[in-house]
Amino acid sequence: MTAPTTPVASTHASTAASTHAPVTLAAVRGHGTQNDFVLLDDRDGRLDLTAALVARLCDRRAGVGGDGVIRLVATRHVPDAPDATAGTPWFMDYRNADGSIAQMCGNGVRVFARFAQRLGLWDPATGPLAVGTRAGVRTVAATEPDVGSGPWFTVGMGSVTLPAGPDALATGGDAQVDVAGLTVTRPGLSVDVGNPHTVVVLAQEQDLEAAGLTRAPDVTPLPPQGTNVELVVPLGEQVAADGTVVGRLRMRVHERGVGETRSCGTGAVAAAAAVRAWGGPQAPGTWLVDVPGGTLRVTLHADGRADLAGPAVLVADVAVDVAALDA
Ligand SMILES: N[C@@H](CCC[C@H](N)C(=O)O)C(=O)O
Repeated sequence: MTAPTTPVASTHASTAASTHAPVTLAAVRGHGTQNDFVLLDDRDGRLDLTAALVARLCDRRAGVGGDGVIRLVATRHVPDAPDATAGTPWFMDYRNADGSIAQMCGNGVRVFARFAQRLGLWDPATGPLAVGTRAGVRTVAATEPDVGSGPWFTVGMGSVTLPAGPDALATGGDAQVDVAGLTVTRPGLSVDVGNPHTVVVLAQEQDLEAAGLTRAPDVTPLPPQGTNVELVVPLGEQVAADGTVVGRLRMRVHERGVGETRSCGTGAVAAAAAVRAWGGPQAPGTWLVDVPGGTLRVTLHADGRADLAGPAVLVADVAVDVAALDA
């Protein structure tokens, strides 16, 4: 990891109460299966993180570049933190690249844990890290050693809800989705993973490749808060080394507030839950989800909870010239 070459003003200097903007803002770049983030250490809650600042930080040509910003902040400094998170010291304040707030980020929360580890706020040897999010508390554990893409972390993602129920499964979904490049309108299934998703199953990989995700798919009816759209192709089942049957999916995603990204952790969970629901009781509980940026593993439990496993990597320290961003 590259050390900053210029003196870095801590985010602590960037107080809402301060009359002087900092010269620089210390940031870290990280990613989980190439879903990439700008991470900010604002543990004292002094940073005035406006939507405009988020959008400028995430700009890939004039900023640092990322699919979103993750602010690490003490939960007591987050006015809209859900009550359930009150007992968790650290909160992941997640923002999409357009500056909008999202409830949860499955890739981001692993990268958040790696960031907390690096800051000395979490030692994986002591047990899982409980992270406050706007979707509630999520737990992150370091579970697998480096197998080529860095160590893997497993997130307890909480409950996954298919609000549409069995009727929608029978008809293929509770929404209609039009995707550029695909000639036919497809059914989509709404899945709540703390944030909203609409999952569309495609029969063949050619359809996945033909889909145009430079603009958001048209979802009807569109949920009031918008939705993330996952296009998935089931690839069948395989037997893992321990003898268990594991399903495999290929997925592309258009994220609310961002556009097409190379991975989405909550989206992978939504996709696995939808495909399993369509597949019925015989469908596997564990799914490998191939995304353009790598592979994630989703485990669906009988009680409706899910676990998400994958890598989390920190790649750079950045001293952000805030005045230059504004320019
Ligand atoms: N990429 C994230 C999801 C980020 C939030 C999403 N765009 C939303 O608005 O809900 C993930 O890995 O889950």
